[in-house]
Amino acid sequence: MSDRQNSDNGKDSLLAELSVVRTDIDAIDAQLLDLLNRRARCAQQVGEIKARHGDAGFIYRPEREAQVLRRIQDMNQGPLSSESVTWFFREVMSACLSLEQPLGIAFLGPLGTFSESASTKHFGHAARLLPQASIDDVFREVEAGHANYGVAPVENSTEGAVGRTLDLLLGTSLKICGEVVLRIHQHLLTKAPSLDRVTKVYSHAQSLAQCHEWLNRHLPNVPRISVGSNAQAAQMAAQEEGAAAIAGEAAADRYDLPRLAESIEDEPNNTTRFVVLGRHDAGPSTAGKDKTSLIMSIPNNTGALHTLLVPFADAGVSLTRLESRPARHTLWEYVFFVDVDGHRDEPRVKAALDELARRAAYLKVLGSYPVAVY
Ligand SMILES: O=C(O)C(=O)C[C@]1(C(=O)O)C=C[C@@H](O)C=C1
Repeated sequence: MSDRQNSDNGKDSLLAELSVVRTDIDAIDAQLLDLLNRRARCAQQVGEIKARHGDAGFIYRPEREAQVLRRIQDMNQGPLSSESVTWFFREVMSACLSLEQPLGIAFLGPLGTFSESASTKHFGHAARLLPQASIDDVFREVEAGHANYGVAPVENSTEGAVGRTLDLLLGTSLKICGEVVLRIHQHLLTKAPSLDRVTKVYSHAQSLAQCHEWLNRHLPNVPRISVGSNAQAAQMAAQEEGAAAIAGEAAADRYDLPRLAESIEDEPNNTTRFVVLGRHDAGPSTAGKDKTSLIMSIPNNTGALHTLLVPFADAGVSLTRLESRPARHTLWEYVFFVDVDGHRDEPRVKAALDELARRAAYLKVLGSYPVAVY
């Protein structure tokens, strides 16, 4: 047999084998499509029921979404990773929810920021993105009802608390109804073909700081220019020859910039936590998987903070975060931002909050919500 005949036979048997499996895939896709649309019709029914019961303002249910995702993760036997199935089902719920009510999400823009990635990670691609010029505008847009929800950065594992968000939480009527935890990977984005052709690096000051050691090692003599956001840096790098930006994946995609170096952050576990702001908080999701955020204050006497912490210890409620911040008014010197394990409807959390209300000069419960699922 000639070489050509051999290769034709090989190709035929490849196609024959592939065709058997592809027939299976086609049949499964048809079933998936049918199931997805059946699921979407259920979500529409849920929307109708909520409307009939006067609950139409609260279509988005963070606690239910967390339950769905955790259940999927528990049931998943692979080979798809937990991350992949979580992503997929989040998108399914996002598409289903958009049939009930399309959501507008305010976040710190421009497009291409980590806040955009956090918003999409939490609400999926069916949500309408509403980039804002400042964190203040994120709060304002939700308070005014121009956006359904807002996403604001609250702390970074290397940089610490985002002070502006904490200050705004103090004055807002909004509730925290969810959280998003995002691993921050910084990339060097540029059209330059190699590092020795990079003449300047743009980025937000925080990102330059997060990649300080990498820059010292790889681009020691290249000027670092701080700009308003990573996305703006990417926008500029896309237009200037030799310019590079340090920014994330969303900016790379948005401004079509190649990644010359990936994950250049000095701290390998660099993570930012965002809060989801709405006009309602969330119901309880799964026992042991909810959190409550609050702000408390007391005049600054000896043992004052201890007085505020005792109710949690007595009720067996553990604190997962305690952040102090200067009070903006003169009455108290400091306010404390506290996250505790548990939903405020749980008896032990309720007992701690009742006792705290008796002891604190100021107490504001910002909301109870499911711990981020990822
Ligand atoms: O169960 C609900 O309340 C729904 O609206 C359905 C659904 C879903 O697709 O599973 C959609 C949106 C909500 O945020 C939660 C869940």
